[in-house]
Amino acid sequence: MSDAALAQLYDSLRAARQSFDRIPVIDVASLVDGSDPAGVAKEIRWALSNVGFMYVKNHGVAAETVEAAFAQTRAFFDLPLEDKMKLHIGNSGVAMRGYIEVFGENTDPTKTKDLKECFDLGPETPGVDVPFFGANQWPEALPEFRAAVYGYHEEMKRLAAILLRGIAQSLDLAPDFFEAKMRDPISIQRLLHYPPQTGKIDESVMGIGAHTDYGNLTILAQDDVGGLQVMNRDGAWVEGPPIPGTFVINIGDLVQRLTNDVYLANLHRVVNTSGRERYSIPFFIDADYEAEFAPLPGCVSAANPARYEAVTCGRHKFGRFVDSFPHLAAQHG
Ligand SMILES: O=C(O)CCC(=O)C(=O)O
Ligand SMILES: [Fe+2]
Repeated sequence: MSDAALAQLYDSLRAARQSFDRIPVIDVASLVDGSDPAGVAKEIRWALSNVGFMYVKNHGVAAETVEAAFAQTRAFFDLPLEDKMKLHIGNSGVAMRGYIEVFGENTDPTKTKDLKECFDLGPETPGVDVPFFGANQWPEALPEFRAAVYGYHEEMKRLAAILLRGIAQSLDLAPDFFEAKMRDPISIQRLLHYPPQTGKIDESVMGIGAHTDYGNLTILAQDDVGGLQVMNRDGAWVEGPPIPGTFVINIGDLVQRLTNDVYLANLHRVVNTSGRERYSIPFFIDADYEAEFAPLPGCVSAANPARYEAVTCGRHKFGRFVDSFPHLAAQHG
């Protein structure tokens, strides 16, 4: 497509934006097996320009891989607090790997304290002192943790590469548009535990406060408890209930910037009023630290001038982390 034709397509996607009352479910089998990537790309285009979120099914990740990661996630958060605190993220400098206690990271820091505990890991790059790279911290008490959780991270990287090809195609870009920015990409494998909340619930404390994700793409596995909510165009919170065998996919700020708001990094939050412990496993994948994200020429037109300056992936993302983590704000704020 020519730039002019692309600009027309993108302007029409913006103009046709609809509100939504559910998150679409997309069968990605023919993107995964390569039989009809264009058909899947079309569905992705609707989802990401209107909702910013989609479930994917028939994604090719084995149920056992997901179950093994959940089993280790539960076992980890069941460890005594003292043992978890020995692996605190504060030990790892700018690599930002390890445990974060309840209220230790707040995604909407001006409003909400997050009633969640986390464990973060990422690519094993010991000795590298660039934000988001370095060594992981592993719990000694759980001999199977590392293989299950790191294996899950590797599997998510594989799925993310497939989904990013589909997203590139949905924007009529070369299928390897994102891959070209991902020689050594930032990725974070997070494990989450949300204790249930009782009594009156307001924005001062909830599982995770309203936020957009910071990078390119998030692949979320959730257990059967529920509590994820996504904001629609009318400002109402729409539930993202658990659907067995699916992942919830959403895009982050960098793709919204890249597309000059054609695709949306939507606000979402978690409120766990189920009375049960909730566990979820989000995987975040971005691009190389120095990869630049500026609005695509095709996404800028007379009707829609550029809304964003160019940013590099790593600096944008690190800035958002400094805002959310008290231990980083003290050193880098
Ligand atoms: O746990 C969830 O369902 C969502 C988590 C989330 O939004 C995040 O970690 O960015
Ligand atoms: Fe999120």
